[in-house]
Amino acid sequence: MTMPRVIAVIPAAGVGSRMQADRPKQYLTIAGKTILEHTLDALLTHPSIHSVVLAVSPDDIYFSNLDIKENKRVDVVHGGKERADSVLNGIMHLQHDDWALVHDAARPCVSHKDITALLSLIGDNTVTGGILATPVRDTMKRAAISEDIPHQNQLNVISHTESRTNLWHALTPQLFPAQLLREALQKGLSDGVNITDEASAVEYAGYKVGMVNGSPANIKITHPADLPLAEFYLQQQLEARVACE
Ligand SMILES: Nc1ccn([C@@H]2O[C@H](COP(=O)(O)OP(=O)(O)OP(=O)(O)O)[C@@H](O)[C@H]2O)c(=O)n1
Ligand SMILES: C[C@](O)(CO)[C@H](O)COP(=O)(O)O
Repeated sequence: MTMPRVIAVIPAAGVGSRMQADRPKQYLTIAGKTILEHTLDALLTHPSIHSVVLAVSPDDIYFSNLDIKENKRVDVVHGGKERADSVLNGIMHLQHDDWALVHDAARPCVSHKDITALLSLIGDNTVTGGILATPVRDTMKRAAISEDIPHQNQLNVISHTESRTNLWHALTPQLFPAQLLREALQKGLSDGVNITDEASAVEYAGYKVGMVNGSPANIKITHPADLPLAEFYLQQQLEARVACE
């Protein structure tokens, strides 16, 4: 089977409100580089990734300061109101037969091992693409009070304990045929479905989506407490790479 082109689509147009920093979190520096540069490096150095389409905010004033803006394998598009809009804008730049590997800019710790494992789904006819995911490890509680973003130190009351059997955290990258994902996102968005990841759109479109067990170190940097943890994982990866040289 000839391998199709795999284009990484990176949504990087968020404001990072939960990080409460002086700039969008993808432009915070850890382990010597911005989070975005770490993420782009991880994808651009993977041998099976052809190029990157990067979605940045129309108001972005930070990307132009990065050397990576000169990289000919990085195409820049404008992001949209929600993450799904940014991803859709990015996919518009892919060719019909491409596969889209969608990966959050806020996940710099992704490993080549996990990317390679996910890419193996391209030849798997039992599913239509798939995602990296990691099994839930904590007991999961449903709060009685519905709160989108729980405030710290607020007292919530437990409604009940959710079963964690077959419960996974969806990670990224998420890998799908570009045309199929484009149509699934357009349908989900136009039907008003809450699309928080690519798989939710592809599931809504009726396809069977694979889940590949990925490293829990592939964290999404969201809150300030995530920064030292991500830095630790990145330093670990660097030391492992140096040891192999
Ligand atoms: N309109 C948006 C919103 C988010 N993202 C990107 O989607 C990824 C995951 O989103 P999230 O972690 O929620 O980032 P933010 O939306 O920036 O964070 P917050 O929700 O705290 O504002 C991030 O790389 C973010 O830059 C995007 O490209 N376009
Ligand atoms: C795509 C994702 O990272 C999978 O867990 C997650 O849904 C992104 O959510 P966010 O609220 O946009 O960070």
